Amino acid sequence: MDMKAHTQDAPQRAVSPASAAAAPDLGSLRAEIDRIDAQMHALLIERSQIIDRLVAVKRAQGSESGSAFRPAREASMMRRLVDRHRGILPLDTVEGIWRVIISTFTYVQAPYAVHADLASGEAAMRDASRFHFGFTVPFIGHMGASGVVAAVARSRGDLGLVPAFASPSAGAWWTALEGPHTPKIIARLPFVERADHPAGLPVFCIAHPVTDGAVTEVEAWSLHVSGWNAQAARALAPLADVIAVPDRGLDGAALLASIPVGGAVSLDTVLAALRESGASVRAAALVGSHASRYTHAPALHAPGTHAPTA
Ligand SMILES: C=C(O[C@@H]1C=C(C(=O)O)C=C[C@H]1O)C(=O)O
Repeated sequence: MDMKAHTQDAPQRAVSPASAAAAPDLGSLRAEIDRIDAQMHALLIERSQIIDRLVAVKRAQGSESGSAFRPAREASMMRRLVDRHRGILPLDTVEGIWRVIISTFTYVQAPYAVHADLASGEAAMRDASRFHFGFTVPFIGHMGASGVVAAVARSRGDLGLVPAFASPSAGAWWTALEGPHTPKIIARLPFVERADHPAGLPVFCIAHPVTDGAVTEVEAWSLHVSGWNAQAARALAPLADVIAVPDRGLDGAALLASIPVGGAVSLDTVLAALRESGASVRAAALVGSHASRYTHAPALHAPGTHAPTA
């Protein structure tokens, strides 16, 4: 290397002999990065050994069900991850890395596929599925939510993704979750919500009910309502997240109401509000539950970092 030319091109800066001696060169910084990468890889290998032991314990306890997905555990892991994140690596990246780690380790415990309803937009649904479940877990698209529910019902441990918003093409898909021996809503994704989430399509995750590790912070109720009207819709809006679609007969509606457990609003509050608005509820069935929605407020001072706590 021509040191003389290098010295001439370099910006003029006063460098004290002490700091020049302490400044690491690129080679040693890259050696640090290689050391950290090898450690991270070794830790992932160590993680897989723990998962092997966990599978053996679950087998011995008989606590394996169709799917190894444990929504309560995953929701709490994702919240803790987001809360402790620091530094210049964007939160989106950290969240995406851990979604792939967790969902792939779930897959190696018990293989499953993700069935997704593409009818309200393929790109966003594919992004959501790949972000939350990675590329190793097989992805199967369906044109309509009922195909997703049917595929999950037929499977041993597959997951289904259905839009968590009113979608004219989806219809009242949740009515297929009523009754025993049917799949149920077990999660709402993303686990960590924010306005600029890169794969933020709100989706319900459905599966055969998990026998352990279910989370019941928010209950999802399927309501069959007659006399559905604008006043009833307005009365419910401040009380609960509701998806409503017309149901058999012009004045009927099928509702999917998400009601936080132990909060100010109960199912009875919702039913009373419907009655007061001139609507009547013909049937109510619990069709699943999920973790409370958790919103991350982005820090204002730098992307991917958190405001320091006082
Ligand atoms: C490891 C488990 O199984 C699954 C995989 C997880 C993981 O890799 O961290 C977490 C929750 C489960 O969805 C578990 O049940 O704890």
